[in-house]
Amino acid sequence: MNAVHRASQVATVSAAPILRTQKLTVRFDEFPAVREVDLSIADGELRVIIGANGAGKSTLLDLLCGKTLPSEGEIWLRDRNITGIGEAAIARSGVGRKFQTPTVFKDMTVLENLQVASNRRVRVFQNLFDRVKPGPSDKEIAVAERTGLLGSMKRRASELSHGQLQWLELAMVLSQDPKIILLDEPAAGMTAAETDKTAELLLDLAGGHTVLVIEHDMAFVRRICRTITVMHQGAVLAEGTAEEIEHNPAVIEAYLGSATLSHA
Ligand SMILES: Nc1ncnc2c1ncn2[C@@H]1O[C@H](COP(=O)(O)OP(=O)(O)OP(=O)(O)O)[C@@H](O)[C@H]1O
Repeated sequence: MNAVHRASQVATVSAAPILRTQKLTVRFDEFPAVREVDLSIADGELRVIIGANGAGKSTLLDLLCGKTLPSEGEIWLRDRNITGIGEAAIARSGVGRKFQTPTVFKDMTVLENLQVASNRRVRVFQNLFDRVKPGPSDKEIAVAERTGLLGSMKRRASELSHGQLQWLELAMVLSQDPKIILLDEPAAGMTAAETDKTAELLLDLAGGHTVLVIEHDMAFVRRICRTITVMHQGAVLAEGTAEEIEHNPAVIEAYLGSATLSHA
């Protein structure tokens, strides 16, 4: 089944929002990078956020994962107000973030990286100096299988392709059992084949997880999601299907001169 078919068949999305923001705002020296954003993401949804450079997309994800504190507004995870509780507490609440640049340990194997991510860190560091190293747990095998890395468990991260490195980082996020996964341009710099696999992977994750993705590539966006949120100058400009967004006059106006939407 191809990704397009599967995008229209993600039926496990429930109506209740798992993540909500109310008038979420952050100012840097009076400059509003994110302005009064009201977001409502359903449990199991795969939502994509698009917008021109500087629209506030990354800053919004920084706010959601607690890396940046809001100046105003609130963030709710189901019925819990998580505004200002801190990055570690938000991560413990089930929000996982993958950045655009992978932060894997290049000298470690895929398995060792997964073990570091899944809180077997102390044992792993200890075992790096021992002859006998721990084998993969069932969970590590499952995560590696899901991300296409099962055959590469013993390879050093430095030997992986760009796409595999991105999947390894995603696998490391998955090892922490997040309810919500925040992804910054997951297919950036990938080959066409790697991009296809990433689209399949995100569609596979949605439903079981809630996935929020920043993406520039509209062809990729069309394949993976039903609802797109468009940001412009820190605020939400529009929300809707790819078709609705591409015909929205305000969106067309905001993108005028930008190749991103029209040429994708
Ligand atoms: N720590 C900061 N201090 C001051 N200004 C910031 C800071 N972080 C972001 N900004 C500004 O906020 C605005 C939004 O930036 P942000 O990185 O969120 O945009 P973006 O939509 O993710 O853009 P891109 O697609 O280029 O990554 C930009 O004008 C940026 O310069």
